[in-house]
Amino acid sequence: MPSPIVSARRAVSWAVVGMASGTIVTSGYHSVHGHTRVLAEHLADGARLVPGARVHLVEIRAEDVTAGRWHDAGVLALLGRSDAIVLGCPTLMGSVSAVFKAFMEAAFTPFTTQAWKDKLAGGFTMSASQSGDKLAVPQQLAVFAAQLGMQWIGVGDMPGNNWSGGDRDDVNRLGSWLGLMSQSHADRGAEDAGSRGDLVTAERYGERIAWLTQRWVNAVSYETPG
Ligand SMILES: Cc1cc2nc3c(=O)[nH]c(=O)nc-3n(C[C@H](O)[C@H](O)[C@H](O)COP(=O)(O)O)c2cc1C
Repeated sequence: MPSPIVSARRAVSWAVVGMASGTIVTSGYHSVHGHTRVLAEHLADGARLVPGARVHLVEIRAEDVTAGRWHDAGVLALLGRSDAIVLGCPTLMGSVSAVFKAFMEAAFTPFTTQAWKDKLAGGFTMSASQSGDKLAVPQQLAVFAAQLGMQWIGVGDMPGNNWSGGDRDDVNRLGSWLGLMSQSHADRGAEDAGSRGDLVTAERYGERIAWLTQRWVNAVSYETPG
């Protein structure tokens, strides 16, 4: 439950957003076995809490990669119309997944034209190990966003599960700020993706990105709740 202070702040912001035009927040994600998809869905749910935000979730699909090249004109057009782009994929061999890398390389055209310049950006990843070298993924995504001229948004939550009373269900239990990190047990299906805390962190990150997009595009007053 949000604190009364947060609720009050939201009520004020809602009034302002009512006068502002909408924003488009799109998350493009790749998932092999569905765990990353669950994270993406919770992130989108959080973004949808923000009035005026039209939220799209698009899957970057292996079927759209031919001879190492990804192409989906519809997805690229949607990203071109978006105010914020949130990028996500599983950590595979300590890196972004191959399919997602093919998608990133397909952004060479908006790179050359800088058509995505000053959109907002964020990123997330899922892996099996607690670390699993997954920091490499938000680093790769943030560099990608920088090359495209986008402005990167990190996670705004303090770390959880870093003290004797900590718990797997804590918010930001993996203590990641560059991007959202989650972990799923390797022997469990997508129905057990992440932890409760990871999914809440995804919702909070999605909401933060959508609010900051309102602030960026419509000059709506917003501060991330503490
Ligand atoms: C080829 C391969 C490489 C992987 N590499 C890593 C890794 O480097 N670090 C890690 O923690 N997990 C690794 N994993 C585990 C996946 O990140 C994990 O299963 C994740 O939940 C998959 O997400 P998805 O269901 O969205 O595809 C790897 C899995 C596969 C199949």
